[in-house]
Amino acid sequence: MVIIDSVTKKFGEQFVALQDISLTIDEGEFVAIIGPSGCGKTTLLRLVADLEKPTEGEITIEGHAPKEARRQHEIGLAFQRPALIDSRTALKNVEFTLEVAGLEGALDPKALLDSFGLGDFYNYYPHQLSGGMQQRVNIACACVHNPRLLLLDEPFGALDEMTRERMILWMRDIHLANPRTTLLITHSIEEAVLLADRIVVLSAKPGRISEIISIPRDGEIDRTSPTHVRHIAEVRKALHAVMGDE
Ligand SMILES: Nc1ncnc2c1ncn2[C@@H]1O[C@H](COP(=O)(O)OP(=O)(O)OP(=O)(O)O)[C@@H](O)[C@H]1O
Repeated sequence: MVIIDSVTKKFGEQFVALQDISLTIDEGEFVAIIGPSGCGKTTLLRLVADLEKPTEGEITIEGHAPKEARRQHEIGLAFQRPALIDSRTALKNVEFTLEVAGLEGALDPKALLDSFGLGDFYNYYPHQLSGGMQQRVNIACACVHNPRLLLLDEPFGALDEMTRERMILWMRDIHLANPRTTLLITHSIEEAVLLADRIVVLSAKPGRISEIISIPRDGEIDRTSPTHVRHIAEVRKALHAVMGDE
């Protein structure tokens, strides 16, 4: 469980990037954060990841401060741009992540790559992999130490539309197979609706929680179903509202 309790983040004396954010993410829950550019989405993720410190308020991950959670390998982090080493194969990249964490031998990178549909690509170098495959290896690097919390900052943002669609469905299957607590930053309404149990809509300047929309999971994905279309419309409306369009 992640508890974000009354968190405010200022940059300098004047600029309030996030104001009074309170959010609890349950064990195994998938939460997406969406909002206008500059509303503080990445800052929020960086606070949870211990890459920034809150100015006020507190964050705990499984009862630990982010720094301690990181030390205990409870956090996995993946950004839009895969952070892969070009001179290492897919497998060596994942193994290297374990090495850096001091966990080599403790977990099985091959089994993880297999479960990510990359069993035939262990020995491929990043440049030999498609963009979607590179991002899957990147997310494998984020997951290989079996963190309790996965933080994803626009992981599919740089992919073409068809690859992105496939990756969303892949991510959904991965999450259903192993429901890890996940916080996803995205600009895509559909990505949020297809993946998240709850969607947090942030307003900008300062970033505040404007609305939280629950998306009940009912099994099959059908983009033409009235329920799906209604959820898309609901999130779009919430976004327009924070952008001052209505
Ligand atoms: N280290 C920093 N120093 C000063 N200002 C910062 C810093 N990091 C972020 N900001 C500012 O805080 C605000 C929120 O930035 P952040 O990157 O979190 O927004 P975002 O919602 O993720 O944006 P985008 O959707 O465009 O990626 C922005 O105005 C940004 O310029």
